[in-house]
Amino acid sequence: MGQQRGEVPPIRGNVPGSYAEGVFRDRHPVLVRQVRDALPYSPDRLQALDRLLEEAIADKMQPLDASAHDFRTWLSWGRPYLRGRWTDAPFLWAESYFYRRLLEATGYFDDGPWRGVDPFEPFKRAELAGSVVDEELASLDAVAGLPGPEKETALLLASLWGNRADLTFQVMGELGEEKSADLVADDSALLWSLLHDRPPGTVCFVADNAGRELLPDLALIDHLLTRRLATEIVLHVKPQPYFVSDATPADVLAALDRMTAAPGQAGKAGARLRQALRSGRLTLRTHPFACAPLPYADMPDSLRDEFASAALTVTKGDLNYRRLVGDRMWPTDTPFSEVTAYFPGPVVALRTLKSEVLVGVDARTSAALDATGDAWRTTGTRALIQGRA
Ligand SMILES: O=P(O)(O)OC[C@@]1(O)O[C@H](CO)[C@@H](O)[C@@H]1O
Repeated sequence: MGQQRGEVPPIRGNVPGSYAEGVFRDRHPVLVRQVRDALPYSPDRLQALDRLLEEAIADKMQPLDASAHDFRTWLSWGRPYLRGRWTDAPFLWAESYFYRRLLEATGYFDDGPWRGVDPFEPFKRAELAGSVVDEELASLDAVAGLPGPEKETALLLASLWGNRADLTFQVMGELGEEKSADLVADDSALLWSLLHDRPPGTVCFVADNAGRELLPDLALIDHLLTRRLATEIVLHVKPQPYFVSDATPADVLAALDRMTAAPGQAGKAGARLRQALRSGRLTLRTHPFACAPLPYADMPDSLRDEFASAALTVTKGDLNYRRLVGDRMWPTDTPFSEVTAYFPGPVVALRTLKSEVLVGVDARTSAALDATGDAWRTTGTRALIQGRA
């Protein structure tokens, strides 16, 4: 057995020059200002957002208000970190707490006019309405005409690279247009073998972002259902707004509306998916643990049982990858199977690299990529498909 989880330190933002440091120092203040400006919040909400902005800039965390419904839960999760520096807490924990505090500042859980108002909805709506989406949906017409294996590759890569459409990145204008087609790891053969070479069962699809990532995810899901590669698909989305663009049930409905209204194959796929929701072949799931500041290794039995009963679990995106492998300073050649040995069923991660954690890549490959001088681990220009049967 390799290094135990406890021996490998968690990634924190208190390493000068680290990606995590930049998230707290640069990204979060920008994000609070963008949220503040995106909706006509009342003076009390604006003052709360300004206080959060001051906290972010001062790198000093405050606890949730004692009246918060989940005050004790967050106290149990974060007693050692609260009132400390954002950058001294584990990156995964602190970033998740930041988004919980952002919802507190906007009044998302409070009685009053802002209850349930997604602070990121203006960003999500703008992305979904964009003409780029028209083009991406139209591309399904070409995909539909491809031979089986090529079609599956096209659908899988569209879902994988859809993860680059991440509003936390676009906030900083960090996404370039040109994307490398190189994967640093490619277990796609394992994914298709798990789907084609075994009797169909339930597939848990743990979604990430709404909009331009969710649309290709839904196209892939439609394919799995249409080809009967899954008897049922459980689409896990977030119970509340999270990490700017993480998908909620409302975002799934908005994406389905966008698909169904489109001409050609996209419209047909949208109609099939709506019918699949009605028939129960496609189910939305919003487990509370989806927004917990913890790795999946700490998941509750209720979620563990769901993944254990699935023929395959697919996780999308960088944050889910961090939670799946543990957001730690792993040597990159740490085997994916080793750090996911706790996971109770076959699992495949589809991820564009947008933070520093990485496993399952041999030292020579990562050294060669480091030698390029590119920030290949954190700019979304590289991706991976990593799985374990
Ligand atoms: O899970 P996603 O959407 O692929 O990526 C989310 C994410 O990359 O955005 C943060 C930066 O704000 C990262 O720390 C985090 O992992």
